[in-house]
Amino acid sequence: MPSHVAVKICGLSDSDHVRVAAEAGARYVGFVFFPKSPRHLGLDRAAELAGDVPDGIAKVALTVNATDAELDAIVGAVPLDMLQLHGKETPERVAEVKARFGLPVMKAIGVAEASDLTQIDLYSDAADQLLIDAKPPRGAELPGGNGLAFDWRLLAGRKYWRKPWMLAGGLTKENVAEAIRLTGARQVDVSSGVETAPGQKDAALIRAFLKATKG
Ligand SMILES: O=C(O)c1ccccc1NCC(=O)[C@H](O)[C@H](O)COP(=O)(O)O
Repeated sequence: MPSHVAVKICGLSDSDHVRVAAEAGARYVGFVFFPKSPRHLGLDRAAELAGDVPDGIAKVALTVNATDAELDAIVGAVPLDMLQLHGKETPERVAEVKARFGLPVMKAIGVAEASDLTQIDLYSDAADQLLIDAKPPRGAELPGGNGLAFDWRLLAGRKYWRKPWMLAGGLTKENVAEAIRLTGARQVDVSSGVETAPGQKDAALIRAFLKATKG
């Protein structure tokens, strides 16, 4: 396994966990702005946490079908390096957000079967990065962060897309090495897999996950 897999720890809400993620080698930290989520942050809290992130680690804001006004508020209050769009944003909306806010945009693509991969090409012009995640179950409250994996074999031999991509969905310290091996991912994203309960990150799990990606 390559030693340079970049890791994003998503859904952080505690300064100690930001510090642990940074010390253990995370390259991205994610802050969730979605009120239905147990990981949702208010703007003031997110700004405080962003201030704890060392230079060189990208601060990513995760939003779901956010309006311009909502994004204005987030970008105005929180120093950020990237926007992650995790809803039903079209390629046109991705391009619009990128142009309006001047930040790189990562678009989440939900995958359950091979035909879902066609979305990757549709978004490859507009987005700077793609997050290839498990499609949420029908009726799920959250469009991501459900701790569910998809069949990684769908990505085997398909690691070269036109934009950098990140593997997500149900990754844990136990399975991430195998996921990287099967998919060839150079970047991975985790939330539930470093929690003891929804929204409750755990320092030991964060460290163990990062260690597991290093082989
Ligand atoms: O985490 C949330 O609560 C959330 C809410 C709404 C949209 C997306 C959300 N999370 C996405 C992620 O944390 C990750 O980008 C990814 O889906 C991995 O999640 P997990 O399967 O929990 O590791």
